[in-house]
Amino acid sequence: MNTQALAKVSNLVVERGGRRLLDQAGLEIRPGSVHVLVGPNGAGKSTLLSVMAGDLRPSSGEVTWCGQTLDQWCPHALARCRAVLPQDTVVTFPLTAWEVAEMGRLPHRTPERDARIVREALDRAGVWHLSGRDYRSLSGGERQRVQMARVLAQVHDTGPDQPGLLLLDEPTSALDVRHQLRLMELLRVDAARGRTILVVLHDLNLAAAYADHITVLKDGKVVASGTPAQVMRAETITHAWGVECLVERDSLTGCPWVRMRYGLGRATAHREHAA
Ligand SMILES: Nc1ncnc2c1ncn2[C@@H]1O[C@H](COP(=O)(O)OP(=O)(O)OP(=O)(O)O)[C@@H](O)[C@H]1O
Repeated sequence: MNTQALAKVSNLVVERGGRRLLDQAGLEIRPGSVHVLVGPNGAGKSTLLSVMAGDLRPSSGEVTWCGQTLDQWCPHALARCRAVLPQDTVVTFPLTAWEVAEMGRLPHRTPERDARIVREALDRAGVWHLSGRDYRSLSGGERQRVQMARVLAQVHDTGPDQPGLLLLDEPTSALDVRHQLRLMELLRVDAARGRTILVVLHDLNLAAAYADHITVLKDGKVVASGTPAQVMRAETITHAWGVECLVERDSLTGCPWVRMRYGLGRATAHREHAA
């Protein structure tokens, strides 16, 4: 595997409304790897993704992709190799699922290939059967998978020889457990095809099972970064999230397995008494 970072974030500071949202944050993502960003609500994960996407200018620090800062990239060239899945995407026009996924091909304009690529992307995201449906009529999970199809269509032409970057902000938040697993498997396949993937997750066990590398953000700062075994430690989790947990090893996969210490709260204690 190529060990040289293709996406690099150095000393990022973002200040808004007198608050420091990112404080000297940095990370490096190797090509062909799934890098998971975790952290409590408000830690700055989406802010970091927005800066990496080129949608938000940092107060200081820089983001490089393939050795060039985002400012040095031609926006059109960047759009052909970097796709972003935001947390929320509002579509107010009466577009079909197909038309939403097809938007991923806008930077390419290769009409002779686009239909095949959009179809493949919808199929991989498990929403081909919804192609003709009005996007606004879809369920939350179905919409999220159509957005994923848009991202896949956008980076379709990337691979080992043509670097591609996926920036995904909580792509599993609306998915049922089967579709969460399908999506994470899909990301592993894309990583094996040479794509560079940064994905924000809240599910620590999903992160531990599928990540090559995990970065923990808290109050805008990176507080831990490394392999799942290095990062998924009880003291790190307690420090970052303020919850008690045990970290075991999954006997099937060998991955860290985080068990939350449920039942320590007052309401649960009360329920046990009542029983
Ligand atoms: N324009 C802004 N002005 C002031 N504060 C902001 C602005 N945008 C975001 N924030 C704050 O910055 C912090 C980081 O927000 P961000 O959306 O990056 O967090 P997050 O880690 O993605 O959280 P979540 O897990 O809830 O999605 C939050 O406290 C948020 O309220």
